[in-house]
Amino acid sequence: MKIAVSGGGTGGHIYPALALIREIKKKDEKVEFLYIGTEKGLESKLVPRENIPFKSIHITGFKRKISFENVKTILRFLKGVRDSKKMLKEFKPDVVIGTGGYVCGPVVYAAAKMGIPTIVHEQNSVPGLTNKFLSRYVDKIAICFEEAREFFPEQKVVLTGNPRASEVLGQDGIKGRLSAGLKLKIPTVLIFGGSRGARPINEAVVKSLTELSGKSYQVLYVTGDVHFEDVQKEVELVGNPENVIIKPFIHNMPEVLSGVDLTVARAGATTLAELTSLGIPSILIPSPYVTDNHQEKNARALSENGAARLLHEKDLTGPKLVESIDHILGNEEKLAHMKKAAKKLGIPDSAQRLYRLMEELAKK
Ligand SMILES: CC(=O)N[C@H]1[C@@H](OP(=O)(O)OP(=O)(O)OC[C@H]2O[C@@H](n3ccc(=O)[nH]c3=O)[C@H](O)[C@@H]2O)O[C@H](CO)[C@@H](O)[C@@H]1O
Repeated sequence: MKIAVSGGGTGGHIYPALALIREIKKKDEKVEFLYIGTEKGLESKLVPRENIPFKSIHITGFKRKISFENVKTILRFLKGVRDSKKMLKEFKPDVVIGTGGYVCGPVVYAAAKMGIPTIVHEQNSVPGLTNKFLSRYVDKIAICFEEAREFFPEQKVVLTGNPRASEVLGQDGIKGRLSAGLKLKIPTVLIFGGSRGARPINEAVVKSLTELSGKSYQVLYVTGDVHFEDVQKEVELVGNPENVIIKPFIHNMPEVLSGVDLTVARAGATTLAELTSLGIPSILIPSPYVTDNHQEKNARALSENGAARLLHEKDLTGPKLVESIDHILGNEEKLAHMKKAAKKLGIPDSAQRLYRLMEELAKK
């Protein structure tokens, strides 16, 4: 079988695609892949590193208000469709899957117009512009939250979950802790703001460093690559407590996540799939800057089921952050309850579900 994959921009759209590819490779090493992304997106770095053939098209996202830029975007879209058609004609895939981000638009649209079976994977509880547009043309729409169903034609929707949920399972949490320089025997909190880090979370953490020192737990705090230097400068002024380890980015997140007791994070859909699959309690600070406030809706799917505590960015301060962590870690019963509730929401066989769907479509 030959599979073309497209998805990009941020980690939340790329990691599910990579997890799916890895899972399929494990099952059948004869399957061939072509990944179509953009040069600008994180995918141009992450995909070739995995030895997956990578080709790029040039495309930008639509602005949500009337703007001349959108005329240019339409022209780029049409060129993207033409370029994608060429790539697909040459590669001859049996199925094409888009995992989100605007690069999928022209690729999946071109495939559907060529009569190739197509799937889009929607990670969020509220779909983005590209997937809403593509939903008219594709054969199947794989969703991760039941809440997303109502936005798409019912007969096309299949609940598969996010392939990262499968990938994070069965990892060695001890190895994860050691690789990050963490101690083995004390409770551990991981703080990170999505694949690129989040300035408001960084500001709150820096303000809470003094209070965090001397706590009976340790903290692994991931700033995001682009924020690391700025955070370092501020940390130098207040001092870095012994029980707080600061990193710019974590490359072995599945292992590291397997070794933590509580997570403080944004509410990106892929992060949430990982947390629920592993049954990790969380404090979620949804980004208010995303389309249709989808992160808050993602977060509510967890908080309303007891798997997470919601903390709005407008209420986020250093003391509030520490108080929220203490509140959960200081109550073993609560922690155990949240763990169970998180695990109940996970879809651990998600990669397998998605692959099955692709095989069925390819056969047709
Ligand atoms: C600002 C924005 O538009 N964010 C969107 C983006 O988030 P973003 O790209 O931040 O994606 P997610 O939070 O969903 O996933 C982040 C991924 O990066 C990994 N990771 C993160 C930090 C790190 O140091 N190492 C690492 O490997 C996480 O384990 C996870 O696999 O895509 C998500 C999935 O569609 C959306 O729900 C988010 O709203």
